[in-house]
Amino acid sequence: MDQQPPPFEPSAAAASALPVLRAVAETLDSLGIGTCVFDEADRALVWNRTFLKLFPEHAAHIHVGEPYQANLRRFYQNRLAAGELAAMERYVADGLARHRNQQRPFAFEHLGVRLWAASLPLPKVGRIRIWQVRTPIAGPQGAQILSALGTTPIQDDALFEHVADGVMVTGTDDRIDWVNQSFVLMYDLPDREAARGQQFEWAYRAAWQGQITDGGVLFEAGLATLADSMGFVGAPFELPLPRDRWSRVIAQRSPDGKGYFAHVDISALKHQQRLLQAAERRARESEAILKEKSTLLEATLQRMEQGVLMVSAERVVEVCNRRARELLDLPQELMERRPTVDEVFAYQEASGEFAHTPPQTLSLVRAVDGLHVPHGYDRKRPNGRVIEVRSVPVEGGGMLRTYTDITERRLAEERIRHVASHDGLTSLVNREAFLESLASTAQTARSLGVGFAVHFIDIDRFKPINDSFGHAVGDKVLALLAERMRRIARDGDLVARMGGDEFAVLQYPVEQRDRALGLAYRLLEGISQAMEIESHSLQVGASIGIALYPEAGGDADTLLRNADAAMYAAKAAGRDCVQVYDSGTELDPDPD
Ligand SMILES: Nc1nc2c(ncn2[C@@H]2O[C@H](COP(=O)(O)OP(=O)(O)OP(=O)(O)O)[C@@H](O)[C@H]2O)c(=O)[nH]1
Repeated sequence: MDQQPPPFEPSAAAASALPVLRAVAETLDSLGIGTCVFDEADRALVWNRTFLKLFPEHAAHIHVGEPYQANLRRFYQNRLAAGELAAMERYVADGLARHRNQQRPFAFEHLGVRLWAASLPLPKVGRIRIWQVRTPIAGPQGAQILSALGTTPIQDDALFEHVADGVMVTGTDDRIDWVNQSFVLMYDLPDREAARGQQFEWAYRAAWQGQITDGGVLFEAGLATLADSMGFVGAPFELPLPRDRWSRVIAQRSPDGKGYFAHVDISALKHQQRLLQAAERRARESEAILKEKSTLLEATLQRMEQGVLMVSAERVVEVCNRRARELLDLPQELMERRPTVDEVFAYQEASGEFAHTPPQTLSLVRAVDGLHVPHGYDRKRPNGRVIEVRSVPVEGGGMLRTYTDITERRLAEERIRHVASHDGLTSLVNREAFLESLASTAQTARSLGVGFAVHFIDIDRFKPINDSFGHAVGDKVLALLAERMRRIARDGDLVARMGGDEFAVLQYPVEQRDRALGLAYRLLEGISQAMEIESHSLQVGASIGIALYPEAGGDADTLLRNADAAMYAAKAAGRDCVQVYDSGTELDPDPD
């Protein structure tokens, strides 16, 4: 360190920092970085050799405690032209103010060398200033300083050579003066010499030489961009290159008319942009599809023949289509304000919706956890229509409920059941249905301890009617006889056609045997009445066998078999009479 004897005592804090500051100054020296530390009163404390090499005017002058103003005066003494020297004190005052407030690094030129300077406050000490050579400027003084620093001047070209981007320098005639190796690679040039003296368009064309694969669309687009953009200095433009590469060209012109062009490889960026665009397009498409689907769904929901109700996990009715409102007579105002399922239920209860719903079904519908359990039931509405209600829980909570009007289906089912259990000619129940009723009646009678009677009726002398007047007349006779028997039997009695000209009556209850005989004779009498069919005056008779429960049997088959046997006994006894099973005697036609 080249120090003058100190005329002053540094502050205690500055004094204690001195060893560290000297070490720092020494260290920076070894990196070729000049430094000078000032105390809080802007007096020189520590500096290094590089500082003196960069600012040789201070050598042999600067000393510890020297005010920064003295330093500045020497600096300006060398820099200012003779005419400017009068304003030197102003420069010094400005310089001092800057020194105290500088926060950011700045560049300036001194003795032919471009320097980077930084000035930072040192708490409790003062301020440190450091300088580093930036770009050397040719000139004898600069060369001297650089040689004193032991630094070799760096050539502009060599600097650019290490840049990954392509660099192109053009002359005032817009022709290429110099390009770096990255430029040569980017545009597939044979070497950098080939580019010298050419216009950039030549390099661009060279890049595409023998590489056009898409009919030249990209190449032509690139040429057009080039023609448009080369005139605008500073506006970056993008050029497509073969093999899916792209370069972004950024131009800068110096006042002397030279052009400096950076060619940045943006292929990866473009690739990412394309992926992003494709993803955006796909997202837009799926959004459109989703929208279309939900519109379709909405339209379908509204047009459906089935009522649909969707309830959220929070028990709010989120969806109630038009058909559901119609089927259940739900007011639109109620459903539009997104009621809870409980509010809807309360409305329905108040309006008598569940008047025909069995209590156990209703309690299931009402159950709080009704949303979590799949269930279904058929609801007969106050207006007589039958609605099939089906509920299924949906994932994530809530429930989907459908309402189907099954009134017609129910009627059809009933018709089918009727056809299956009734005789088409007489509309009486058929043999199978009669046997079923007989079996259940036997069961009921057993549990209640009551009696009943089975009458088996075979028409006498029916065949000759068929033979003489034809089947159609025979049919009409059978239908008329059935009608007569139905009228004679009481409402609770069941009259059946067992097949051919055989009929049966289930008489329930029968407390006394005479009640059974009474009905049998009334039937016999009714059957025997003359009839007028298609202008024919006809008459038949009947043989009737009676089986009494429980005497003649405890089950349907036995009772029917025994009634049949009694009927045969009546037939054998000469027809037109009644036989009670096991009685063995013909009964008085008029017991009363
Ligand atoms: N028209 C018509 N005839 C039937 C039908 N089913 C059976 N028959 C006829 O009814 C007759 C029954 O025979 P029977 O009971 O032996 O005839 P019947 O003359 O009554 O004889 P008896 O009982 O001994 O007096 C047969 O001729 C059958 O063809 C039907 O649905 N319509």
